[in-house]
Amino acid sequence: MSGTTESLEELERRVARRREGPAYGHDALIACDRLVRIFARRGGGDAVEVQALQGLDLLVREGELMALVGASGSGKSTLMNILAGLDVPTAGAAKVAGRDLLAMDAKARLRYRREVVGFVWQQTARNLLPYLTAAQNVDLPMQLAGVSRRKRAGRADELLSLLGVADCRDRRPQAMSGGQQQRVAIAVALANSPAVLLADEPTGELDSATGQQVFAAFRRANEELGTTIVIVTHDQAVAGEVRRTVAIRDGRTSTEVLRRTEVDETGRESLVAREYAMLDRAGRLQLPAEYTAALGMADRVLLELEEDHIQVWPDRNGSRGGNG
Ligand SMILES: Nc1ncnc2c1ncn2[C@@H]1O[C@H](COP(=O)(O)OP(=O)(O)OP(=O)(O)O)[C@@H](O)[C@H]1O
Repeated sequence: MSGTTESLEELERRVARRREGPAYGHDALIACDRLVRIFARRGGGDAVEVQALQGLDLLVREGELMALVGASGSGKSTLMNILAGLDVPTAGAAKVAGRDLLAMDAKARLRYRREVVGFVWQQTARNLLPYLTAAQNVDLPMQLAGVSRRKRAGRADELLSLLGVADCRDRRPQAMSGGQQQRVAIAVALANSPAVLLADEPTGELDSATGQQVFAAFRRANEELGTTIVIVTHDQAVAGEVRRTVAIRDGRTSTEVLRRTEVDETGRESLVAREYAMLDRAGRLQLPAEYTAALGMADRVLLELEEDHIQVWPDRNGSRGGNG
């Protein structure tokens, strides 16, 4: 048997093993697989394509509280709108709590928005109806979902007290502070016990102390109700307090910071943060620009496989030269 035949057989076996194995993100609550969103924008008579998402991969496990960060225009809001069921991707796959976001019809989409996801937007005025009190605002989504009056009243009170805004129960938004409005907005978003709570810059219009209180309310919802929460934020204080922060760059997930509590030999606890690069399923890795610049890496690099790591070297013989 020739070497070529052997390697073809091995290749076929590998493909078969992959086909039989679990699908990508099978155990994740949110699974985005090579997500693409292209907008057609008209500029001076010509249609220009904007690739807001360019093959984005993201997995979020049930019960996570995580943050998404990234420069303006990197695609964060586009991703959130897709996860919220308000926009449809151009290509790729996206599943949330078992729902396929590319295959839902209008009716399924409406139910998805009412029952599977809750959202909190940056603009406090966008989250609450101004002519309803806090309790009535929380009541409304449950009413639309057909929950009985008795259950609704209990749930609204329970959520408002959990989030520390029980005193706002009978107040309309204009009689509440910005921070109180956002906490009531979280209660509204949680009313129908969604699997996922999405928040796009929820502390963006607040001062830092008030922002902290609102973030504490998200944490409470995550810890007490087990709700999975994804927060888009520019707020360093928020991004630094979650266990996982994923950065989006040019429509793709680029790096990820994981934080965990470590206990030293004296028993003292400290939060340790480590930054990881994302490795996509094709094996592509994006090296941080400051690393490649520091070693003068460009065009190509030399790889060496070691027992437990891979070494990446500047191309010593390359035209841009230097030994790095
Ligand atoms: N409806 C749309 N039509 C055309 N282009 C759009 C549309 N929505 C977003 N874009 C473009 O897609 C890209 C990503 O935008 P997006 O709003 O997702 O970024 P972002 O990371 O949320 O930015 P910011 O932090 O400023 O909110 C940008 O280039 C934006 O101009």
